[in-house]
Amino acid sequence: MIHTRALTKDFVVNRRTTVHAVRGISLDIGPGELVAVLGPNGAGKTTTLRMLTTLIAPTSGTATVAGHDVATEAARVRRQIGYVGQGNGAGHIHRVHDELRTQGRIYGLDRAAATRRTDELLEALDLAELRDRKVSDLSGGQRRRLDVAIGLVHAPRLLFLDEPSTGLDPQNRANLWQHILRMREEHRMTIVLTTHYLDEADTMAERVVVVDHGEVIADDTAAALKAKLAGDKLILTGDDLTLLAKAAAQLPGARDLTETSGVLSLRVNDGPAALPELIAAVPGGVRTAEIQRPTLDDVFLSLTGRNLREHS
Ligand SMILES: Nc1ncnc2c1ncn2[C@@H]1O[C@H](COP(=O)(O)OP(=O)(O)OP(=O)(O)O)[C@@H](O)[C@H]1O
Repeated sequence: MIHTRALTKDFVVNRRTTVHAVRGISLDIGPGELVAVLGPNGAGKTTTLRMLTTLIAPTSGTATVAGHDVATEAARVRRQIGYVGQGNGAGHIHRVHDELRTQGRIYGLDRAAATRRTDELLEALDLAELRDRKVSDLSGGQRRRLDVAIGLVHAPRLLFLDEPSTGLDPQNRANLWQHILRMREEHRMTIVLTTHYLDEADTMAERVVVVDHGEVIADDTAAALKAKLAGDKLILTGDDLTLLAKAAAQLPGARDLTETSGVLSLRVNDGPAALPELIAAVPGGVRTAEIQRPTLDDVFLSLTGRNLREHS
């Protein structure tokens, strides 16, 4: 569905400054995948999406989206995709149903089809009761649902969502996701989204592409990334920490061993398997034990040495 090879984007700011926003991204995304592109501010997520949606031209490299080249067949690409950008694309003074119908007409639907599609989407995204409201009067969550409806008006096979839930409270985020997942199932859509909500990437996406400084630095399922790159954290106390540390260091994948104020902590590949092994190695040596499962932030930290903080 999406194939990019060495895709780059440079922004020439002035004669002396060029921003290398995307530095050679190669990605393959298959039909039906739900992929989250995760990365800190300025990592190049939006720029990548804007290239894939033909809003800006790549500086070098190639990208085909839904079988068409973004540089030479932009119109064909656009016909196949939906794009929900970061801002609100929807106009302010229009009524909700007018806005959707107008967007449908822009995408080439005839009057009857645009009306039918509008009704379907209003129903599907829980906006039917708001059909006569002005767009400017909608709440943040309702507005974001309308944005998604607009992205879906021409029934695209591929949907790009740029930070779909930024600024929404947890309840509205959950609600928006419920709608997105249902639409995905009904239409077998491929979805590519950017987010800096770690938990969102973790729980919603089947695949996480981590981008930093314009490059892909990891690409796998959240579970595999966490197991491979972060590991579980063991936090232990015992009467003889030196002895405990020695035994703990022998556990599979033991690393980052630290001892502070009577507490030993380390990372291992598999906490639930390692703990009984440690207890057997030092009988009576473990007084308390806690296993912390890793987050995608731990993955990012292990890859870059920096934290990927959540923006809320
Ligand atoms: N039109 C532009 N002109 C100059 N620099 C730009 C332009 N658009 C983006 N950039 C720069 O390119 C880099 C990547 O920006 P981009 O918006 O793709 O990041 P992002 O990962 O989407 O960040 P965020 O999470 O904050 O949205 C940043 O340094 C940004 O300042």
